[in-house]
Amino acid sequence: MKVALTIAGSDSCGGAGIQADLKTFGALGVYGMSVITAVTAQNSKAVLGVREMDAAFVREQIDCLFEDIRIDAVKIGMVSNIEIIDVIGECLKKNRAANIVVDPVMVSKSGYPLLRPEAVNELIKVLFPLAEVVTPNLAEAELITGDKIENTGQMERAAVKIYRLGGAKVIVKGGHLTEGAADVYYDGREFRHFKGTRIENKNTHGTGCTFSSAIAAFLARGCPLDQAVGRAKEYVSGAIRNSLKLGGGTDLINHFYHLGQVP
Ligand SMILES: Nc1ncnc2c1ncn2[C@@H]1O[C@H](COP(=O)(O)OP(=O)(O)OP(=O)(O)O)[C@@H](O)[C@H]1O
Ligand SMILES: Cc1ncc(CO)c(N)n1
Repeated sequence: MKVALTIAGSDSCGGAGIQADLKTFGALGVYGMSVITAVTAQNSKAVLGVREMDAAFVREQIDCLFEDIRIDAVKIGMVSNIEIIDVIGECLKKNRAANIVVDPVMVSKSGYPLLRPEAVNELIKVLFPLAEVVTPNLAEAELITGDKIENTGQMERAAVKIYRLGGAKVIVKGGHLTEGAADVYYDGREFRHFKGTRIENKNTHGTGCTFSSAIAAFLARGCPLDQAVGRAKEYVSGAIRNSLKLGGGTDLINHFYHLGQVP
């Protein structure tokens, strides 16, 4: 069986973060493992608090896995601070990790910071060069490039700028902008536009985490990156369409709708 590892934060309500990643890996037939960088107290309405893990213990978590198990892909989500970023960078290099997907998580949907502001440059400098692909949403792409993004042309320009920062391929996610929820992909030579159907009236929590971990799962299964992106987009669309209104805030993404009702 193929194996994927997520290095990310815990979301107590199970919509985003580590929990979304492990559900995605399982639903896509890949064995999932996790390294936790931070624990959030979070529900469908808000993030109420964050406790960061000690960076040395993040190292211990990563090293013990690579020492024991072959890992086919790695997804990186919330990394929180400079020390944790540096440890992740060192460990992935030392262990020659491949198929790395970096989701540069910065702020939660409810507006709570998940990355310390002083760590943004470190994330770009240390983790982007190790990545096969980076998957910023519009707000993250704006923060990384310093440019406003309001249309597809500006998404393309941002993708080129981000590609040049570390040589990783780029997907700028347009879920919040365009009617077709189109994402712009740039591989250093050409663009591709991954169109979906924008699902209206859904404000879903965990879409970005699910998308990036689905890409990692398909890479682990041996798909070429452009196919992995297309299939991940289909997967996240189904999970948004079937998302669940369990609390008083956002819908929560649903990975297992196709399994039907448990008797
Ligand atoms: N309403 C929607 N309908 C269809 N696709 C969507 C919708 N919202 C987002 N997507 C798609 O979901 C994927 C994740 O993108 P999104 O921009 O939501 O990530 P994000 O902002 O990082 O999410 P989060 O911070 O909640 O984890 C992209 O492929 C995007 O196009
Ligand atoms: C732990 C965690 N990671 C990522 C996100 C992205 O929205 C979130 N809300 N929580």
